[in-house]
Amino acid sequence: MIYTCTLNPSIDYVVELDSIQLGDLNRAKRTEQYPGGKGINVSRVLKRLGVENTALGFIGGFTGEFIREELSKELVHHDFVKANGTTRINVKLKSGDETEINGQGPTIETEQINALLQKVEAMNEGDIFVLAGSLPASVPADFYKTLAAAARARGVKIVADTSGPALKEIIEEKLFLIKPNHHELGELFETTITSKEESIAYAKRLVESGTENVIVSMAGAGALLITNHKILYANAPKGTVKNSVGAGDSTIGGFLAAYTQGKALEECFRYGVASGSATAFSSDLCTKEEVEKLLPEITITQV
Ligand SMILES: Nc1ncnc2c1ncn2[C@@H]1O[C@H](COP(=O)(O)OP(=O)(O)OP(=O)(O)O)[C@@H](O)[C@H]1O
Ligand SMILES: O=P(O)(O)OC[C@@]1(O)O[C@H](CO)[C@@H](O)[C@@H]1O
Repeated sequence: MIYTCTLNPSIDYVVELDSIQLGDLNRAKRTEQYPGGKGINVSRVLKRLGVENTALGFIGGFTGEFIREELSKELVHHDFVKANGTTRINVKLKSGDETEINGQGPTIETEQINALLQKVEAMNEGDIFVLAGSLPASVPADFYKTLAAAARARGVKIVADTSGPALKEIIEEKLFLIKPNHHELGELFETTITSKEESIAYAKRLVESGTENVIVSMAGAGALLITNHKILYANAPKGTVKNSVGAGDSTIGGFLAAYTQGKALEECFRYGVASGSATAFSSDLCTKEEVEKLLPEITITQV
């Protein structure tokens, strides 16, 4: 079973406008709301690509109810721990540029933290556990590491997609996959990455310290996959970007979908990049049809 974990889910409230004037009344052309948070996006993409999985995390209030209902409608399994407060609403403004305002999220109590740990302790060898997104302020900074260590002790493969201090903590666990974008990879090593060569050099350091697969995504400039044996580059297909929210999560969803279907590493990478780009080119997350249409446009080259 694949489990995803979103410690701080969200409703993504997408507001499309021609332009925004700060300090003025602005009227939206279109608004949408989606269940959000990085792990939840991975779960939705996996399901769309035909892979059963369970979404875990903390959820509360009327916003949490909305997320549960939407996931149930899409037949995505979920087993959230109930938070006392209200799950956040993240505002995604689209006015030519994309501007995001992410909320803080509810306070998580010790018994809720323990309840989530118990779910991890019930995982089995061969399961995959995806830890994705930011940590609510009330959760200890090393909580991802605690969850990853508990899962790894049970023979579970760990996938991480986070940034800042949480990423620094979790890479100490031997991870199956991480997918930083090149900015996040730079931040991890307290530097600025400006080239493919630099991305490769820093990703290699992660592989040397025990991470099995590192995907460095570079938005429209493609992506790199670095392992102990291979360095691969994939171009990103060309298209009109409608929504980059969830593109990185879709890369992980696509990669894991292909991996669990027994595909070779190169194909998993191709599937990941196609899924990321298919999401970037649509208003919601990618569908299977959109992903498969892009596959022939992606060339994987050995670096
Ligand atoms: N402009 C683009 N054109 C084509 N594909 C894109 C574009 N932007 C993103 N993608 C696709 O999405 C993948 C992930 O994008 P990106 O590198 O921006 O990750 P990210 O920063 O984690 O994304 P996000 O945080 O927006 O979900 C890329 O590898 C690529 O496949
Ligand atoms: O605040 P975090 O947890 O870092 O990111 C949350 C978020 O921006 O990430 C997803 C896209 O990757 C969105 O669905 C969600 O709103």
